[in-house]
Amino acid sequence: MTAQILDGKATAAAIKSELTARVAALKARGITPGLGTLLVGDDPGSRWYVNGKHKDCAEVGIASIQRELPATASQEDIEEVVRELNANPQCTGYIVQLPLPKGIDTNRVLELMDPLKDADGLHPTSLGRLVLNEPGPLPCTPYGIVELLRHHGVEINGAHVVVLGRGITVGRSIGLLLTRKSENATVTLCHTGTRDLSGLLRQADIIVAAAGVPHLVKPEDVKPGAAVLDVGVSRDEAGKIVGDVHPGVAEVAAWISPNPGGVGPMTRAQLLVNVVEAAERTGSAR
Ligand SMILES: Nc1nc2c(c(=O)[nH]1)N[C@@H](CN(C=O)c1ccc(C(=O)N[C@@H](CCC(=O)O)C(=O)O)cc1)CN2
Repeated sequence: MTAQILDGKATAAAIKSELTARVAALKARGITPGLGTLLVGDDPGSRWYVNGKHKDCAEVGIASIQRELPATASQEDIEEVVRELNANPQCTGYIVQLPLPKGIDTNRVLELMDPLKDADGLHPTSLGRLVLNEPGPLPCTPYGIVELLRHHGVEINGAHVVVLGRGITVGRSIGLLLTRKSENATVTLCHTGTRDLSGLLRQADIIVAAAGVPHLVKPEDVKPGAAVLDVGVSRDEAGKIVGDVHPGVAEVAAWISPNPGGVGPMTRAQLLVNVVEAAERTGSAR
């Protein structure tokens, strides 16, 4: 292995340590940030992610509000909890864990959320603010990727970033972040309809692989010296994570994010950043 590691665990720990001081400062002003979560169904992965979010909150001093519904919950059941969280003064920001069960209109649920309490940056208002370059919560995984690269001194300015996947939590929004003047990258978004994927990947200074296809990015697809971020979470028969990036890529790339231990912990840390920033914005408006 020749690539250097983009260490998400250590970077997330540094972010959390800084947030602990900011939460203490908010509390001294009488503001207690509180993260709400809504988990629908019994997917073990989603439950693990939600539990992790509350563990992180406890670590930095953010209060937790946990709501759960069975997999059989109706659209109306879910919307009722969303309305409750919108009205709950203890909940300063919240997330609806995705994906929601089949048959649920996810967009309608996201649209019903109070945009001032959107901790995930996935509300249409938050995404619109990102397009308009106005302050607001940023989608956690894209935000985490940018911070992970910055933390390790990987040049984003002027880089050609090739993104694999057009899902709501990563692919569709990361280009909006990376093409802001402050990041100044050029972004190519690839998906299952893209022709000559290998040719495009070989042009990339930075690859963000979020397609959910095991080992899709092979060593021969990567330009020597590139940075490669693996967001894919598939599982083998033993339940072990298999990312979108072939292990051999570590011999070609200059930087690689481990999986686990790369982008995942950064997603969690940036959620906390969104919660704290929202509480700080509310506090300064008082
Ligand atoms: N409402 C949301 N739903 C989902 C999001 C999101 O940002 N908002 N992203 C993913 C899941 N996710 C957070 O919710 C998430 C994924 C992975 C990790 C993580 O830390 N992973 C570990 C490995 C864990 C394992 O072994 O399974 C790692 O990479 O080290 C945290 C959060 C979809 N849904």
